[in-house]
Amino acid sequence: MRTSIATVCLSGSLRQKMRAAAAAGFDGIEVFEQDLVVAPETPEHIRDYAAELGLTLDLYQPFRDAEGTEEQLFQDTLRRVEEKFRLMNRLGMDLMLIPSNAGTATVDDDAVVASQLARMADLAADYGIRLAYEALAWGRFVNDFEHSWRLVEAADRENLGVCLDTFHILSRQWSTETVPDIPGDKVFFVQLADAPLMSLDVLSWSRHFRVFPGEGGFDLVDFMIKLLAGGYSGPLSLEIFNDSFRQTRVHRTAVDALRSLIWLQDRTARTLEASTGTTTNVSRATARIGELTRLPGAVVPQGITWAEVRGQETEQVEMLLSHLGFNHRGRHTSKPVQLWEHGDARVVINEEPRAQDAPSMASLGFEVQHDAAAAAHASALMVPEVPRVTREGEQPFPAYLAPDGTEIFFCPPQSAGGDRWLTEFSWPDHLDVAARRRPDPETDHDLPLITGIDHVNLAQPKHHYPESVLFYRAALGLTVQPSQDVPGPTGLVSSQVVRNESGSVRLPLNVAPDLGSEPEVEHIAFACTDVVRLARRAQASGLRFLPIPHNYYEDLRARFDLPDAKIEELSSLNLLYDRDDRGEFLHFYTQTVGSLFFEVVQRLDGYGGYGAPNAPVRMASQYTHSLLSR
Ligand SMILES: O=C(O)c1ccc(O)c(O)c1
Ligand SMILES: [Mg+2]
Repeated sequence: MRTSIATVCLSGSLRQKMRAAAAAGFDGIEVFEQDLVVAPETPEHIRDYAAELGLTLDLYQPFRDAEGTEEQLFQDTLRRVEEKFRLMNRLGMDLMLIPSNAGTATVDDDAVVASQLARMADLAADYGIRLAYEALAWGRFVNDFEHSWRLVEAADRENLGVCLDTFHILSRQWSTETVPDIPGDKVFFVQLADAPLMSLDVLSWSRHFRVFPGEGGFDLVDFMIKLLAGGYSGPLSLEIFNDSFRQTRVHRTAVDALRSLIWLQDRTARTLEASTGTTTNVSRATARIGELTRLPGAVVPQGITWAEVRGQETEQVEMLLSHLGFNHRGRHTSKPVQLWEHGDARVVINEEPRAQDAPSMASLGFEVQHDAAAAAHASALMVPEVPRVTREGEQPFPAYLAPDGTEIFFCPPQSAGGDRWLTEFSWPDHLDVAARRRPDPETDHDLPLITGIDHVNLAQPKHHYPESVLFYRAALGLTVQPSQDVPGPTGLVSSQVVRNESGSVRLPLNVAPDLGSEPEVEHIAFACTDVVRLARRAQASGLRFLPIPHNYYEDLRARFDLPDAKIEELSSLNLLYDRDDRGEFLHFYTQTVGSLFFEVVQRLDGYGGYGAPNAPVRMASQYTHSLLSR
C-alpha cells in the first residue's frame, strides 16, 4: 500500500523533512500547517520541491476548532477555512483534515454539527477539495470514530469522509468491530500510530508519547485487518507526536518510520495467512494480501552463538572469565581476538586497538536457520550493514548494526556448518581441536556448570529506544514483554525484555537515565546448573564478586521465610534470590570492568523472570563501588 508520513514526526526544516521522507522511500507526506507557516519557501516552491522529490502531498492538516459552534463564530470559521482552501490550491493539495473541535465547541447537537460539516464541504467543493473529519480522543463533543462517521453520514456530501487515527481509537479503547462497516471509499485517510500503554490523560499521552507501529502496545495488526476488510485503499500514514523524534536525526527517524510500515504490512499478511478461522473480515482482508509490502523470509534466532566484548586492557575481563571456569580456547589466526568457552557459552574478546575504550559489549552472534534469509530480511528493513573484512578461508557472517550500537551477526546452525569459525582460533598446544567434544555424562565427572548464555542485557540510548524495540521485533522476530521501572541510585531505569518463544534468546533492554559521561553498564548472564557450587569455586579462585549488603539478606528472610542456613549460604557467596509462581532463581554478579560485568544465573522449575526485585540492590552496590574505585 502507499505510505505517507506527517511532517510533524520529523526534525528539521520543512525541506529537510521532505528530503528525508523521500530518501527513506515514502510515497507522500502530510503537510503540518505549522511546518508550512514557519517555512521560508512559497507554497508554489513546496509544491515543486515535492514533485522534484517524487512525493505526493497527501493531506493538509489540521484545521482546528471548526464545527459545533454558534452561527456567528461559524461564519468566521468559513472565512478562515476558505483562506486555507486557496492555499491548498496553490500547494496543489486536495485533502484537508478537520479534527473534531476540542477548543471552541459549544453546541452539542448532531444536527447542527452535521450541517456545519456539510456547509464546509460545499465550500471546499468550489475549490476541488475533500474534507476528512477525525474524532480526536479529547474532542469536546465528538471523540469516538463511530460518532464522527454518523455525522459524516448525516451530512451526506460526496467530498466529506472520515479520517481514522489509531491513536484516538485505541487510546480510548473504543471497539474496532465497526471499522469495516464504514464504506472503504468514505474513509478518506488513515493515520497509524502506536503508543506505550500508559494511564495518562489522552492529550498528554498523544502529544508526547506516540511511537511508530511496532514500538508500542497497540494491536495495529488487528486494526489493519479491519481496515482492509472495509475496503480502504488510500495511503497508510504515520502521524507521530514524540518528544524524541522531534530531536533525533531526521534521516534516521524517517528510516525507522518506513521500517515500521513495512513490518506492519508484512506482519498483517502473515497473521492473515496463519489464521484458520474464516470470519468475513479475515476472508475479505485475505483477498487483498497482494497489496501489502512483504519481507523476504522470517527470522527467529534459536540461540546466542557468542557474545563479543571489545576494548583495551581486557586482562580483567579474562580474569573474571577464568574465575568463572571459562577456558581460553585460542587466538584468531588473523584478528586480535580470543575465544573463551565454558559449556556452550562463548565469549569473544576483541583487543582491536580503538582509542582508549574500556571493555564494552560489541557484538552478538545469533544462530538462525538460514543466515542469508535473515540478512535479506534485515536489508529489506533498511538496517545498516556492518562492513567487514573476511579473509580467504574464514567463515563469513552477515552483520547488521542495531540502533543501540550492538553488531548483530547471523550464524547458521552448528549442524549446517555454523561452527566452522571455531577452527579459525588456534588452540593452545595442549589442546587438540579434534579432541574438542561434548562432555559425555557417563564418563565425565566434571561437567561444565555453565551451559550457555541465559540473557544479555543491552543499554539503550534514551532517544532511540522505540527504534530499538522495533528493530529487535522486526529484524530479529523477537517478542516484546511489558516494561518495568527499576529504581537506581542515579535515576529510574526502564527495562523491557525482548525474547524468542523458547527463551533461548532473551535480551533485557535497559534505558538508563541521562548520566552525562558515565558509561552505561551492560552484562552477559550465563546459565548455570549449580550456581552454589560455581560460586564456591569462583570464591576459592579469587573472583571479584559484586558485594551484596547484609540488609538485603534480612529483607529476603522476611519476604520468603527461608531457613537461616539458606540465608547464611546465600550471604556468604553474595548470591541473590527470587521466586515466581513457577520456581526459584539464584544468581550472582561480578564486579564491573569498563562498562561490562557478568552474571551467573540458575533457574529452578521454570522460573521465568530476571530477578528484577534484586536489580536495585545490584545498581546500588555498583554505584557504591564505582565511587570507591575513583
Ligand atoms: O494533537 C493534535 O492536536 C492533533 C492534531 C491533528 C491530528 O490528526 C491529531 O491526531 C492530533
Ligand atoms: Mg490524527
